Amino acid sequence: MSYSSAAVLLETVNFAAEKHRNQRRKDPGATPYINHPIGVARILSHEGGITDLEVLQAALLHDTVEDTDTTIDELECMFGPTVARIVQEVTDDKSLPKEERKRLQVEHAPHRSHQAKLVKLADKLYNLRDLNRCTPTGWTPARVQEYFVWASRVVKGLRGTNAALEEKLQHLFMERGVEL
Ligand SMILES: Nc1nc2c(ncn2[C@@H]2O[C@H](COP(=O)(O)OP(=O)(O)O)[C@@H](OP(=O)(O)OP(=O)(O)O)[C@H]2O)c(=O)[nH]1
Ligand SMILES: [Mn+2]
Repeated sequence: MSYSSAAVLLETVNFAAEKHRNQRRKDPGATPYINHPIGVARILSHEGGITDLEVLQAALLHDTVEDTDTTIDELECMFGPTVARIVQEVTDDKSLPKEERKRLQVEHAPHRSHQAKLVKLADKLYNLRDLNRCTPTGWTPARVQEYFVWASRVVKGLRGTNAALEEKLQHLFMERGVEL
C-alpha cells in the first residue's frame, strides 16, 4: 500500500515537530524551532517551485540530526534512503570547532547533490530573512554582517541550482553591500 504525498508530508512534519519540540529559535521572542524547517520547505515549494517530495521531506527534517537525538539510520528507516542521504549531506559535524564547520560548508557546497543544494539555498534564504526580521539574542550588528558574508560564500558554491531562490538571495546580499 502507498500513501498520498499529503499523508507523507504530514507524517514527516509531525516527526520533525516531535523531535524539535523542546527547541526554540534564538530570536528575542523564542519562536518554536519547528517554524524554521517548515518555512524552509515552504520556500522550496512556494518560491522555488519544487515538487520533488523527497526534497520537501528533507527540508522538513534538515536540522533533526544536527540539533536533536535523531540519527541518519532512523531517518532511513522512517523515510527511505534518499531523504536520509539529503539530510546527511546538509548536516554539519557538530564535533568539529565552529570555524572548521563554517569553512567546510563553503568548501563542500559545490560538491553537494542537486537535491541537497536546493535545501541549502532555502535554509540560507530563511535564515538571512530571519536576521533581517530581528537580531538573535546576544548577536552584535557585526556578527549579523559576518553571517551574511559567510552565507554568500556558501551560496556562491550552490549557483546554477534554482534561479528564483538565487535571485532572492542575491537581492539580500546586495542590500547588505555583500558581493556574491
Ligand atoms: N537567523 C537566525 N538563525 C537562528 C535563529 N535561531 C536559531 N538559528 C540558527 O542558528 C544558526 C546560525 O547561527 P550560527 O551561530 O552561525 O551557527 P551555530 O548555531 O551552528 O553555532 C542557523 O543554523 P542552521 O539552520 O543549521 O544553518 P547554518 O547557518 O548552519 O547554515 C539557524 O537556523 C534565529 O532566531 N535567527
Ligand atoms: Mn536550518
